[in-house]
Amino acid sequence: MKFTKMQGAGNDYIYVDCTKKLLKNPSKTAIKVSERHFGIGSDGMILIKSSDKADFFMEMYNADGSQGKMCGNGIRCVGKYVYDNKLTDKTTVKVDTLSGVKTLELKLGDDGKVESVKVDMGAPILEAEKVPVNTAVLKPADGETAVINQPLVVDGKSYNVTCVSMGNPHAIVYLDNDIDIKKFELEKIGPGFEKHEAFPEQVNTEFIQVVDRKNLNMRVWERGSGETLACGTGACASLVATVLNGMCDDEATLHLLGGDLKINWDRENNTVYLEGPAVTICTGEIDE
Ligand SMILES: N[C@H](CCC[C@H](N)C(=O)O)C(=O)O
Repeated sequence: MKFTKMQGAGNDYIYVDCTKKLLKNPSKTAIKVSERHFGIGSDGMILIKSSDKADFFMEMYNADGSQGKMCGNGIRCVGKYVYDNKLTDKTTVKVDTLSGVKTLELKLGDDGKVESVKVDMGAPILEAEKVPVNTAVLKPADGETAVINQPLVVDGKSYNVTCVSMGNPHAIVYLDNDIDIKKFELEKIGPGFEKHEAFPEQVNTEFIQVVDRKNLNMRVWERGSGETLACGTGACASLVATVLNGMCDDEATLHLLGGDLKINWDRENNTVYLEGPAVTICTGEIDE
């Protein structure tokens, strides 16, 4: 199986062109290739497939073999892959996903290859039941339909969470500014959120520090992959959550361990834009 390893703000995936040939067992292959010591090493695997609804279809798997419905860093790299490998000559590319068709604007570097991509990520989903949240466990405030800054006990400690879907579920938690976010023991807290009974489909959890109204620091524990250096859908969900909590403007830069992502929530059209890098690391072959 030929593959290309790529990363978007340090969120790395193994990309496979499946426009001509499908994989036999993609979930099993995703686990194998994601292994950092016995495989290639990645946060998961992304298949690029043909589509009758858009230019391409993106099928995404986390490192544990579970299928994700949308991947913001991954879809930017899909845009780079299809252009740089001449599967398309368009610089506006539509990619279908399990969370609908997304439109990509490809931005070329001096070498004529894709350097960064702006993605129309669509509307945020706020209604608790659609995130989804188990409202018997974690309910919106009286009169609200969204979970905004509500208490949730995780491993015996209470956190205020805000829940947003960008086609996949996110819980956003705010850290005090006196905490060094880089030293925050995410590996001890993330799993408790990921598999919490409040989230029937599990959840991606973002920990946010508000620097000012245009800059947010973020770390993330992803459903199915653990800590990643960046999460595109998570950055979008975090911007939306922070606006809803009155703590940032509609456009801000999310600073992650793997790099920066620019997010804009166009309130008039109720659509979120994600802009960030897309980088090819290497190509190779591996037994499926
Ligand atoms: N772990 C996520 C999928 C990958 C999302 C993330 N890597 C991104 O860039 O959006 C999920 O299971 O919903």
